[in-house]
Amino acid sequence: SVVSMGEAPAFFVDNLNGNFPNGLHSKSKGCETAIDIGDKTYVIGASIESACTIGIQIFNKSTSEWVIPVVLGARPKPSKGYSAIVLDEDRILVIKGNTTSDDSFWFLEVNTAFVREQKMRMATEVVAWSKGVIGEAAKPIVISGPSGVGKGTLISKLMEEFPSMFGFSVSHTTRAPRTNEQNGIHYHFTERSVMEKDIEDGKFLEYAAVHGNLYGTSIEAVDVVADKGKRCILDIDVQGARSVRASSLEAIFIFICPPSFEELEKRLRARGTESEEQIQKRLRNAKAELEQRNSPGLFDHILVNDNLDTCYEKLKKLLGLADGVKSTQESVLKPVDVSLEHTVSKIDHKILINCGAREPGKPAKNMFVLDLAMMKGGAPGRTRGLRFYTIDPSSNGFDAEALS
Ligand SMILES: Nc1ncnc2c1ncn2[C@@H]1O[C@H](COP(=O)(O)OP(=O)(O)OP(=O)(O)O)[C@@H](O)[C@H]1O
Ligand SMILES: Nc1nc2c(ncn2[C@@H]2O[C@H](COP(=O)(O)O)[C@@H](O)[C@H]2O)c(=O)[nH]1
Repeated sequence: SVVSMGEAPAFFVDNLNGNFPNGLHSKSKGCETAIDIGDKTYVIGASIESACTIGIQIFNKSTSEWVIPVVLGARPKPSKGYSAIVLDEDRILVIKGNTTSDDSFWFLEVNTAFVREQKMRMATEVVAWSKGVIGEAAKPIVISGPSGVGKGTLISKLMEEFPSMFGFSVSHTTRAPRTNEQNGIHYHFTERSVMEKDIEDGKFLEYAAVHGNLYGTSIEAVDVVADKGKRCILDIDVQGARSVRASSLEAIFIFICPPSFEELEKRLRARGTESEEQIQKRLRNAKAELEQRNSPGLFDHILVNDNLDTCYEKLKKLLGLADGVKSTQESVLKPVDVSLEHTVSKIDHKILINCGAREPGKPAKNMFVLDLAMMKGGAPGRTRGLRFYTIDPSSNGFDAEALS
């Protein structure tokens, strides 16, 4: 996104050498940072578990006890310096120094809804990491429809024609692999007990029992696609579509319909991947799925897959991929360096990061604003929607260069 010229507030620029009456002021303090929230002090960076992750210890001031919490989520690798700022009393923004902006912003959630739920479930102290990502991912596309209608075929065509634009959300399933299916590419083939535990641990965006097996979309499956700057495609059943609609993930929902029930049966049989018993089960379920295609507020579009090429063209059209459009990659963000020594100051939802003295005669590339106004998501997935731009203090705040 492009940030308008007026985005960098003159307020920051005027106060660069002064105090920040409305904000906290924190300096990166080496490899360990302590921060207070209520009667707890969170010590971040004391590596107690291993040298490859940032450790967390909590000192409870009211009981004078140290607690080592359960740490959930993808954890940042340690750095030589961090600074930390409390946001809304429920999470700590941890800025890693000595790294680039694509790995610098992390949120340690200490009292968000997700963490509170996990604390209750585990009856212990819990914190959760969520990686901060600059910019928003394009809305994922949910494709639903009865078994054998051609969802997979249409998705493969789209991914083949636009490989840099789309990425497939690899679901988990307890179903046995078909002969041509590869683990980690078509599905993550999983033991039921393992999948049930992961569901309980909050790792799934949605899951459902489909045709006698368990299927589900992990939060990670959607995040890894978005992290590559690609638009995620989910191939899930109608129950799953309903769950995603009720989740915080904004998506476009498309239902693929067969031209007739007889044609659906013909395709399912011609595919030759299911036993007669499975085919009968899938056809029974197809009736119920077809009935739900007009369920109010569920699907944004319904496409009939009669002739494959015609249906594919319609799909491309509704995704804004008119004929001749080549794979237009989202603008790729160039990461910038966040130095080891830096100071951070918070004013409302804006964090000013000052990475040290400007070199004479060179444009200022050392003073950044991290804008959290549009942030969304969070543990157990990423925190997205961060905006990041440089400001030039010598130009009265009217020179902001967007980095996101
Ligand atoms: N428009 C079409 N006309 C004729 N055959 C088609 C058409 N679209 C797909 N097929 C064929 O129908 C069969 C089922 O398609 P596909 O496997 O893509 O269905 P699906 O909706 O992904 O099924 P499932 O939900 O079981 O994974 C395949 O053999 C495919 O080649
Ligand atoms: N709710 C979910 N449904 C899913 C997921 N992954 C696939 N599916 C649906 O299951 C059926 C059967 O698939 P098959 O590969 O065994 O033929 C099909 O309708 C898929 O859309 C998922 O993660 N969640």
